[in-house]
Amino acid sequence: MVRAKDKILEQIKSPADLRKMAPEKLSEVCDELREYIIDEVSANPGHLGASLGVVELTVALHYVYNTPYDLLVWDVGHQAYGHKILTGRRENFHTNRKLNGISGFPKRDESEYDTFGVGHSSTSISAALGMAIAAGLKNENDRKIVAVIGDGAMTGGMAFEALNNAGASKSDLLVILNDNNMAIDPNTGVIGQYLMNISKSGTYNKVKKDVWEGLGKLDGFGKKTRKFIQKNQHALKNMLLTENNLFEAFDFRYFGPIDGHDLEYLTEALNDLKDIPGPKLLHIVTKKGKGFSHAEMNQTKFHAPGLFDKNTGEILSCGCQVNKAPKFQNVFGETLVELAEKNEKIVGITPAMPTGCSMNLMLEKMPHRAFDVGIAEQHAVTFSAGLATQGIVPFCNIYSTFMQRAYDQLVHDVATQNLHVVFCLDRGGLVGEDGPTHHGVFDIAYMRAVPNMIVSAPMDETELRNLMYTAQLDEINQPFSIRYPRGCGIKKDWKMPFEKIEIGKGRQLSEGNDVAILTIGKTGIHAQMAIKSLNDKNISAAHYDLRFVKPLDETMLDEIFEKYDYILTVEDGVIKGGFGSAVLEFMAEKGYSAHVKVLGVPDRFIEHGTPDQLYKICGIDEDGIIAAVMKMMGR
Ligand SMILES: Cc1ncc(C[n+]2csc(CCOP(=O)(O)OP(=O)(O)O)c2C)c(N)n1
Ligand SMILES: CC(=O)[C@@H](O)[C@H](O)COP(=O)(O)O
Ligand SMILES: [Mg+2]
Repeated sequence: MVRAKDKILEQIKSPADLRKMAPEKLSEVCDELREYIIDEVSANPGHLGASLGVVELTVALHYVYNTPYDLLVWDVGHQAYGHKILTGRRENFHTNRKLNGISGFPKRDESEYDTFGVGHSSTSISAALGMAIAAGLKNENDRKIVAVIGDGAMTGGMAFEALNNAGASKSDLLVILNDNNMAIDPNTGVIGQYLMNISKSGTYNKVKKDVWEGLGKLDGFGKKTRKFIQKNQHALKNMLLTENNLFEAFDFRYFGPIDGHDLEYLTEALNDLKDIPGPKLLHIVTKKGKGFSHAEMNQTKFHAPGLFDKNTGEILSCGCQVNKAPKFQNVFGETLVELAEKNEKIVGITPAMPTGCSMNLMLEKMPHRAFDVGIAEQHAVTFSAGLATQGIVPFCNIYSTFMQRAYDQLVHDVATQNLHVVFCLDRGGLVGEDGPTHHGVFDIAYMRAVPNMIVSAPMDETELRNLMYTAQLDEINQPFSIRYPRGCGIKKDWKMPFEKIEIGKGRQLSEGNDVAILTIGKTGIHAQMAIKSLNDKNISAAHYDLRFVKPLDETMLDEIFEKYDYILTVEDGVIKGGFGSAVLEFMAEKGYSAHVKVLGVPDRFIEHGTPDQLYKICGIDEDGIIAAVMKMMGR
């Protein structure tokens, strides 16, 4: 899109153009960049607040560093819109997150400036350290490596594993800690408080001033003096500090905190830091949503607001809410509170997604029984395991894709000890515009591989509610997983009295003679639509919603294999090892023969697009089911 108001942005086809500009021009670049992001994201939804908060940092980094030779690694990548716009993707930015458009996250095959593919948090320091070590091995000693990580991502254990390794390695690496005191929701735990304390500490600020002023004067010194001061800077800091610095303890040189919106200071600091060897951390303080008052005031909502009116800040609700069907996450959130009111053993755990999964409802109502543990999926699972050993019933809600982080904890800490933890996997299936890093398509396969685990997926809101009710009953004494999709369901009247669901019991939703369609989860809705159309084509299809992938309803499957020659399975998860595989294994074990077709997510990564577009690509929408049945039956 060419816009008259992008006078300066127009001239920046790549960071090399930016670097030709006079320093005085940079604040204009920031203004235009900010406006561009707001304009575009208001019309084409995506992540907003994080990118607005790092506009100055983004400009300063590409100005000071020789990208793409120097390597910038963004953590999570939801803050990289400015980076994309400055690195040759401005004209394509209107395709952000759309099918065949650019990705909402840095992606290696999209641009040479995207050094590392991201989406999940807390990976940047590890990846950057790998790059720094590689640069050393390849004798590229002039290459600079910078990781940008948020205060939220810093709560992830992996970031600390990386600091530990990087400090010891003495590699030349700069970590920029972008501290806005927010994750999606307010950041939790002591790290946020610690960073706040440093920012306010008089001692630190004095040290900072002394060190920066010392460095500022270095230009005037000869090389020897410069080296001496740099070498002794660490000692100088230690001498002045009356308190320990966490990052210094990891053998990083700590600089900051500095105002991350002060462009001049930021560029100066980055330039200075280029000359300082070894692992170093620059702590910058920014405001999430900077420059758009609505986003500054309501940082959680404007993390990824959906469509909004850029003039009034009004967030326009999604279509399904207009139709009054609830989001699955809200069914979870409301039901959890209802159950917890009845069963005092229930607690809720979320790793930094209270608003995303609607556990904020329980956090508000029962703050002592709901825990936001930070971006710490592994900890969330083992913490739940610990609670379960003491007779507490934890509802541990983790997005399907982020649960991948905690697989060993699931196996080793929960399942081997057969602990009664209820896993609620939100965003199961194809999530849409966030793309391959976020699709929750592996959980059916990875959950069913784990002994002791009950694996279930509701087709609609009432089923979710009843599965949650069933999962917390005293008679359950093993781990229980319930996965459900992103977005809205179909039932306005979902809040029915609780009903227990028999474990491993499927349900037949429609009768038919020619073919049996077996579904799990939301794909049952697609099947119901397909069955109506198949009827019009004189194909009579029965529909079975299995509800459980493990244990499978073997009685129901016996009946199905005895009655039907044509059987179709449908799931919104990977076909390798998922629900269809379970049905095929059953068939082989029992010695049945039938034409079985497995529909699901094929064995490749599915890109971003709307969920409906992606269902079509995978052949698991209404049309895909119809086509598969017709083909199977030779019609
Ligand atoms: C492993 C993992 N868990 C959860 C998320 C969801 N998530 C995306 S951004 C975010 C908050 C990140 O906070 P921070 O790093 O401080 O960045 P900010 O948005 O404040 O710029 C969370 C929890 C994720 N991307 N990856
Ligand atoms: C970047 C990230 O991981 C989150 O912001 C994620 O995009 C949230 O997804 P939902 O919009 O489904 O909550
Ligand atoms: Mg933050």
